[in-house]
Amino acid sequence: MTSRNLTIDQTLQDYITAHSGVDPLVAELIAETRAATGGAAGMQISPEQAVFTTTLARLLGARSAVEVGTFTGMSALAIARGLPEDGHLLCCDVSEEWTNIGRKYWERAGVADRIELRIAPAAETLAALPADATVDLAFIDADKTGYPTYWAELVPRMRPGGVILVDNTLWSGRVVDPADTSADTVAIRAFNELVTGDDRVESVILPIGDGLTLARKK
Ligand SMILES: C[S@@+](CC[C@H](N)C(=O)[O-])C[C@H]1O[C@@H](n2cnc3c(N)ncnc32)[C@H](O)[C@@H]1O
Repeated sequence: MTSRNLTIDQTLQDYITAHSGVDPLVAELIAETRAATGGAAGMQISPEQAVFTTTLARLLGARSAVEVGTFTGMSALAIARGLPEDGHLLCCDVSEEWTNIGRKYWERAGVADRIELRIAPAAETLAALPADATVDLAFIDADKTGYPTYWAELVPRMRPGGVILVDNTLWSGRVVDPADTSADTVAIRAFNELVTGDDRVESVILPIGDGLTLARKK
């Protein structure tokens, strides 16, 4: 198949970010994350992924959301901003230190009361959720080898028409490098096959950020 996607160099990337409605609070969170976490800051979703996620939450009319992998709170901020005042976002992470950075920004954005953070392995938190299919929007962005478990817990809990977003599904392009057999790359490849073969959803990999899978529950 002929490619109809652009190769995004840094200049074009900067242009995209500059034209994607990224606000100063997000820019501040990015700067604080870089200062406080160093190289780990690369784990943050991209600013335009954040804007996309907020918009998607609004388009879905989402009231109930679940996030797996919160880090310093950027994707949680994006989801919560797309929820109504009485909406609820359950965030799963294992780091108090990193998520404490995010809490300040959730407060400043006026969305902290929509966010419930559970510090525990996400597999445990998800398994303990009610089994009913009521989640409107989910976001998976934690340890890559855990993705199949998070998927298995979340798909049955999504309402029909609900959407699961999954970050890093292109893994800097390493998914198509046969020489890369690292555990994370192998896990992402297997996860992408799992999603493609799952008849409960319709899905697409969007080449935004590090690759963002959008899967809609049928
Ligand atoms: C890629 S970062 C998430 C980035 C975040 N979505 C953002 O927008 O900044 C991955 C996060 O997953 C968390 N994590 C790793 N293993 C986990 C597990 N088993 N359960 C819950 N969280 C986990 C890490 O502590 C880290 O904060």
